[in-house]
Amino acid sequence: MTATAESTAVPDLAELQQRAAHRAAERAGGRDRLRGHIVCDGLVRIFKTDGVEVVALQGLDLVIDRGELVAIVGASGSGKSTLLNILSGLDTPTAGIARVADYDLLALSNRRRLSYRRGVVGFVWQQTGRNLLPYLTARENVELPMRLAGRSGGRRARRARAQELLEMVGVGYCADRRPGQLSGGEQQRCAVAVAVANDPEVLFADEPTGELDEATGAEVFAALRTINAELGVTVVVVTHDQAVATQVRRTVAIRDGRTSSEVRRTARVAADGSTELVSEEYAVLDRSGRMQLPASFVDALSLRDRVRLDLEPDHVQVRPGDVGAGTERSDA
Ligand SMILES: Nc1ncnc2c1ncn2[C@@H]1O[C@H](COP(=O)(O)OP(=O)(O)OP(=O)(O)O)[C@@H](O)[C@H]1O
Repeated sequence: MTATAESTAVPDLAELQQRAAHRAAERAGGRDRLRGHIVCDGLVRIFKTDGVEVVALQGLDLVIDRGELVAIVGASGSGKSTLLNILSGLDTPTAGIARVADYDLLALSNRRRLSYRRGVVGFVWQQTGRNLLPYLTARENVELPMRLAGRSGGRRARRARAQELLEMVGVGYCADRRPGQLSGGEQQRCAVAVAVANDPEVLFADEPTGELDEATGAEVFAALRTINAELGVTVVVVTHDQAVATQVRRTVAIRDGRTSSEVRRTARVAADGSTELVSEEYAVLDRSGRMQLPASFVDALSLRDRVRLDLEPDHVQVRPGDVGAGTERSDA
């Protein structure tokens, strides 16, 4: 290329910015990747107490599409509550992108935060006492948020909707009972109805089955699946319980403040024509190409400090760094 051709080809700043944005979007997996209903990108939350910094979220990436039902699982201290507090508008991240339904959670004015918390998101908490008022019946509990929001249609319409929602989550028969007269599972299903009374776009549930046995917990998940399917609400369940993967189509695991792996369950038609659900586990690759190897892989090959990587036509090999080629290896 000649000097003249070079000088005429120099792009202006706007074009450079456009190209950079295009490349960043491509690196992130295409423009649509940052267009989810819930988007976290390089999300960081640092807590400072007595001069000590704790990095609770260290560049977490997560995209959840509108209408998905996703479980986020992680051990104690992995950053689940920190993430949920940010997504529910209770806490503000230190850096990165956190967006829900086009609300930028890093730059919310107090007024927008209030409208976000009142109108865009609904919550189900682990402690049943936090979800329901003890002196109201189940139906009155569901009617209350509608009354507070000044939902139009009058008392009769609110009552009918409350009954309909309770039926939808399978506890219509509890409508006239107070929380004290309900089992833990029934209370949590009522809590789901309360949380969606004002048509939120997203429902967050924090360990909603934490105080329940397995069978009752499964009923609460069934209620969440029904709400997700019938009302199209995006549902995000946060839990430490790995077994939850059997209850949802997509499970995202968090480790050390980052998304580390995902399990997706898909329906497949077996050889005999029956439909079976198949679980597949994926490691999550962040925008910079970083990923976490599953702890079991690291243990199995005693991987430490550094590993050897080799690019093959259709996969990447990961081998212990201290041995030569041809020894036992794991493929990533
Ligand atoms: N307000 C805070 N001040 C200081 N450190 C905090 C604060 N909140 C959380 N942390 C720290 O951040 C990290 C992540 O905590 P977080 O509560 O999000 O984890 P978690 O996965 O929800 O755990 P658990 O299941 O036990 O609730 C932990 O190391 C925790 O000690």
